[in-house]
Amino acid sequence: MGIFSRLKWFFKNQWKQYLVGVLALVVVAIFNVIPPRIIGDVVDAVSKKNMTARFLVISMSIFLVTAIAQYLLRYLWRKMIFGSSFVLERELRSRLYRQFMKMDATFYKKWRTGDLMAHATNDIDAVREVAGPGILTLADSIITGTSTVLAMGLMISWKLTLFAVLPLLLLGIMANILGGKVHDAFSRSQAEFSNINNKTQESIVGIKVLKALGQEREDEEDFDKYVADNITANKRSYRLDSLFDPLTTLIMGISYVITIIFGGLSVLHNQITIGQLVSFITYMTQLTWPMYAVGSLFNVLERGSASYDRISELLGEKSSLVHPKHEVEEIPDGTLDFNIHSFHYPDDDQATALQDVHFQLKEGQTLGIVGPTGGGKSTIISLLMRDFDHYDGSIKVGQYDIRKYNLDNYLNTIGYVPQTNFLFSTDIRDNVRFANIEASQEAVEAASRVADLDADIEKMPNGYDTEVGELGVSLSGGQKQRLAIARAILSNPKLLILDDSLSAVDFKTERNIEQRIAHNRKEATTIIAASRLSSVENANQILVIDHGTIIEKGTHKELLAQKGWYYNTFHLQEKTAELEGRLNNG
Ligand SMILES: Nc1ncnc2c1ncn2[C@@H]1O[C@H](COP(=O)(O)OP(=O)(O)OP(=O)(O)O)[C@@H](O)[C@H]1O
Repeated sequence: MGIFSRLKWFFKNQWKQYLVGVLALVVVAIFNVIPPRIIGDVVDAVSKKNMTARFLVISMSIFLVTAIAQYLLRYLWRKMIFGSSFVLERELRSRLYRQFMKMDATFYKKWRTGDLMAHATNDIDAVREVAGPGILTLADSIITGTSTVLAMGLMISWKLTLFAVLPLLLLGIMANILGGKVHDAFSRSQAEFSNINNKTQESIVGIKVLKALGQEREDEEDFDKYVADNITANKRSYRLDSLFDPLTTLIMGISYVITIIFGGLSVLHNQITIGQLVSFITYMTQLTWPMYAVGSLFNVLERGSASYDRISELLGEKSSLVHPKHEVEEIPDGTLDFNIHSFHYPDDDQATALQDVHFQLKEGQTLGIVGPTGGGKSTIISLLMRDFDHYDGSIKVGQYDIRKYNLDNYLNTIGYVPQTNFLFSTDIRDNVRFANIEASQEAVEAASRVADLDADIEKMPNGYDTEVGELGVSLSGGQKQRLAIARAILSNPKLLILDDSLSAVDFKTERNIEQRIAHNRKEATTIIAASRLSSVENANQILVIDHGTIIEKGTHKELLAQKGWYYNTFHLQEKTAELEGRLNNG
C-alpha cells in the first residue's frame, strides 16, 4: 500500500477525476445490492404462491433500470480512473525524458542504454497499472465488498454473514506474507529484463563486428543465458502469484460450504426464508470478484512499487554540472581563455587526465590540437563542451567562466562535430538543418558546400530528400563526417569544434573543407583536434598534447623548427601519404 502514499503528489493533482470515479463505483455497488434482493423476493413469491403479473413486471423493470444505470456508471468510472492513469504515464515519461536530457556524461557511463529503455517502458507501465487497475480494484473491492457484506448482514442475517466471511481473513494474512516476496521477485525479473535489453541493443549495434569475428554462436549462447535468467526470475514471480489465486478459490469454496450448511439449518429453523437464502448465495457470488481482485491487487501494487523504486532512483540522480543561481543569459562571443591546472575523470581519482593546459584564442582564430593517441585531445574538448564541470582552473568563453552561462545558451553557441557521428532517421535536408529546422534550402546547400558534400548529394537520385540513417541509404564514413560538419556550419556557431572529424576524408577533400571553413568563418573561432597533422597546418596556434599536458606549442612552422614530436610525426605522415599516393596511382 506504500506505493499509494508515494504517488500522493499525483493523486492530489487528479483528485477530482478519482473522486468522480470512486463515487460512480459507490453508486454501482449500491445498485449491485438490488438484483439479489429482487431474485430472493421473486423466489419467495413463487414458493408462497402469491406471485402476480404486476409484481413480476415491476421487479423486472427495476432489474432493467439498474442494469442500464450500472452500464453508464461503469463507463464513467473507467473514463475517470483509467484516463487519469494515462496522465500519470505521460507525466512519468516526460519526467524521465527531461532527466535523460539534462544528465551529464557520468550518468551515461553509469547507466546502460538497456536499463534506461526498460525504465522508460516496462517500469512506467507497471506504475500506470497502480493508478488505473490498482485504484479501481482497491476501491471496487472495498466498496463492493462492504456494501455486499452490509446487505447480507442487514437484510438477511448477521450471524450467517459472520460465518461466511470469516475464512476471507485468511486471504489478507496471505497477501501480507507474500507481498515482500513478490516485490523482490519482480525487482529481480525487471533487472533481468534490463540485461536482455542491453544485450539485444549491443548485439544489434555491433552485428557487423560480431559477424566479422565469427562470434554469432557465442553471442547466441550469451543471449540464451540472459533469457534463461530472465525466465527463472519470471517463473519465481509467477510461482508466488500462483500461490494466491487457487487460495482464493479454496476460501470461496469454504465460505459456500459454511453458507449452505448454516443457511440450510437457518431455513429449517425458520430463521430465514428460502428466498433469503437464495439472495444470500447470490450476494456471496458477488463477493467472488472482490476476493479475486485482492489477489490481483496485491500483485499490481507490489510490481508497481518495485518499478517506482527503479524510476525514482533514476529521477533522483543529480547531474554534476554546475547550475549557478544567477546564470549569465548573455550569449558568449568566440574568445577563449583556457586555464586548467588539473583535471581527473570523476571515476578515476588516481590518473590526472589534464595537467597545466593553458591557451588563449581570439575571435576568428583557429586552434589545432594534436598529439599521440590517448594524450588528452578529446578531454580538452569534453571540458569545453561542459561534459564535466569539476576541475582545478577555469575556462572562459567570451567574458565569463563557462560554468556561469545558462547551459543551453552556452551550448547553442558551439557547433560540435564528434568523432563518431549520429544521423537521424530522416532525409539529408533535415539532418543538416537539425539544429535549425526552419533553415531555408539555400542555407542547407551553402552549409553542404562548405562541408564539400554538395556534389555527393546532387548525385543521389533524391538529392536532399534522400532518407538516411536506420531507414534510409547508408552513407560512407566520409559522407557522414561531412554531413555532420554541414550540420554544425549551418548553425553558424561562435565556436566550431571538430573532434577528429576529418579522419575519413581524403587529403584533397580535407583541404577543400579547411579552406572553405576558413573563408566562411572569418569572425568565428575554430578548434580542430586531429590525428592527421595536415588537418591543422594552417591553424594560428597548434598544441601538442601528451599524457594530459602540452609538450609543444606554436604554429606549424614553429613546431617544425622545434624538431620534436610534431616534426617527427609530420615527416612520418608525409612519407606515408606519399607512399599511399604512389600505390593508388599504380
Ligand atoms: N570518460 C572517461 N573516464 C575515464 N577516463 C577517460 C575517459 N575518457 C578518456 N579517458 C582517459 O583519458 C585519457 C585521454 O583520453 P582522450 O580521449 O582525451 O585522448 P585523445 O588524445 O583524444 O585520444 P585519441 O587520439 O585516441 O582519440 C586516456 O588515458 C583515456 O583512457
